[in-house]
Amino acid sequence: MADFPFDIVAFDLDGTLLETHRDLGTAVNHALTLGGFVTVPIGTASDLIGGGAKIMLARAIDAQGGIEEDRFRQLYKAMLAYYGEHYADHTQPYPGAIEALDVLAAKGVRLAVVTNKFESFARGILGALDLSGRFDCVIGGDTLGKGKSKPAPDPLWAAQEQCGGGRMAFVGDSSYDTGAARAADVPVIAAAYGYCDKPAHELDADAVIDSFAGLIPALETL
Ligand SMILES: O=C(O)COP(=O)(O)O
Ligand SMILES: [Mg+2]
Repeated sequence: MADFPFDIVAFDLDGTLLETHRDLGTAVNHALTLGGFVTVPIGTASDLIGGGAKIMLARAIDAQGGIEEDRFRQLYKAMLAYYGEHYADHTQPYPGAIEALDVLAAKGVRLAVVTNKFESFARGILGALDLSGRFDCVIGGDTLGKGKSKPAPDPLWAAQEQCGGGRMAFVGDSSYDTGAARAADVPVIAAAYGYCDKPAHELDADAVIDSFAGLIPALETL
């Protein structure tokens, strides 16, 4: 792979590889309705995504005054159960994602997913979309235990190790991703088309892409 600067490329899932906000937003709204809260417009659900499912629901409920912990736990469980049944209803890869994965695979680059979703959901969605075989490893928000999800560096290091080591780059859409990459000392590309919690150029990434068409050139110039 003398002509390509990376042995491994790791991808965030929600807002980077996959457009997931419709299914996530519907699951949040399912829980909000059960709890007697007002639902969020699906188009704005992307503002809640990044820190994992629990933070996503907590943000939606806190915006409406909050709730006591026991009731939150019930609604959170209901949301997860609903999402587990509907996580691939509308979820799809971003335009150009598959083509970019094909190009990387043809170069012999190993591919990883590093997400704050539960690993079981991530694997289920990748399976439903027929993408599982493309990735050498999948690290979820719960894979390594408490305090070891993004923005901690551990999931990126775990992916690097599980992919057999070598030079790795990460592609993500939020400050959880760039924070993890900085902490892990891994070069990072920000996906401006995703669910960015800040404007992409403020995410402290080494490069910003507007679509998957920009990915390979960005990796080549990192
Ligand atoms: O589900 C979330 O909130 C975050 O998931 P991601 O790490 O794949 O963006
Ligand atoms: Mg994301």
